[in-house]
Amino acid sequence: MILELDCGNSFIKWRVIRRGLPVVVAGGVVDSDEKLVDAIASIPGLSLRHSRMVSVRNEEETQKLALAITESFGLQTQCASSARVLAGVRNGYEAYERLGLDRWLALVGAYATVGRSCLVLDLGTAVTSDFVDAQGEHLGGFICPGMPLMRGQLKTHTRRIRYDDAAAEEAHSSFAPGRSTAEAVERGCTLMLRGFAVSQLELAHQYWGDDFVVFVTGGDADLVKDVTPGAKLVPDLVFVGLALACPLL
Ligand SMILES: Nc1ncnc2c1ncn2[C@@H]1O[C@H](COP(=O)(O)OP(=O)(O)OP(=O)(O)O)[C@@H](O)[C@H]1O
Ligand SMILES: CC(C)(CO)[C@@H](O)C(=O)NCCC(=O)O
Ligand SMILES: [K+]
Repeated sequence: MILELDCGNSFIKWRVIRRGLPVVVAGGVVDSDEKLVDAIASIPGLSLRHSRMVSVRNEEETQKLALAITESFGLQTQCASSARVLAGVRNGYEAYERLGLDRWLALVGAYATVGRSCLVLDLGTAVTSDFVDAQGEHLGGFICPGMPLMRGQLKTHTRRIRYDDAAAEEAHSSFAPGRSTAEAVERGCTLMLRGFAVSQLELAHQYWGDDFVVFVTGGDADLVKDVTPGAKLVPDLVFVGLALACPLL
């Protein structure tokens, strides 16, 4: 079995797959190295043989997590690294090593899946979009704040924007103008994300007409699903790219 880790800015997504089979044996989302180790250790019957990881954290934090995996499970973790070209895709950044590895693996995974022009939207702590054409040229993309950052900035820089998680969740029942702070902020920020998604679709139409595939991933993918009809909702897109970046030796 293979342990796969996607170490984002706020959360660590993990899963265990069977070698050679597209079968997910276990998986989850945690917010610390310790909870990751506990979560994996609590699953009975795992026989981990390999470990691979993509991380957008700094080198020190990434190595600390790899060390925790070695100490707890006796596994060396293969870490994805930047590349100019992978699986038929050419990185569009001038300084290719600066492109976030989560973006890189998601767009490589998307293109490898369909072999056609792709728009990849990833809605996490940050929201990103990336454009890959039918020849596998990455044209670049955009980065903007995601829901957690938009909410956080409003709370940090105002005195009176305060509400609890329960109110936040209830606010998502409609897009009517908010009649409470929670509704006003949650719906306002969601509408910003949806507007961004629509603008990305428009750009893709300008480039490629109707001949492209939209992939949506990340913890907040659901917030844009009804403005991206026909999009492929692929929560584990980064892992598709990770398998290409870190094939088993
Ligand atoms: N099971 C879950 N656990 C944690 N967050 C979740 C979950 N489901 C949805 N979310 C939402 O997903 C968002 C975080 O997205 P995601 O986990 O893709 O990104 P991240 O790891 O924080 O950051 P990055 O963008 O660097 O990957 C949060 O807004 C959170 O509300
Ligand atoms: C944009 C994020 C934070 C999204 O997770 C990540 O891909 C990242 O840290 N990227 C580095 C900057 C860049 O991609 O240009
Ligand atoms: K991500």
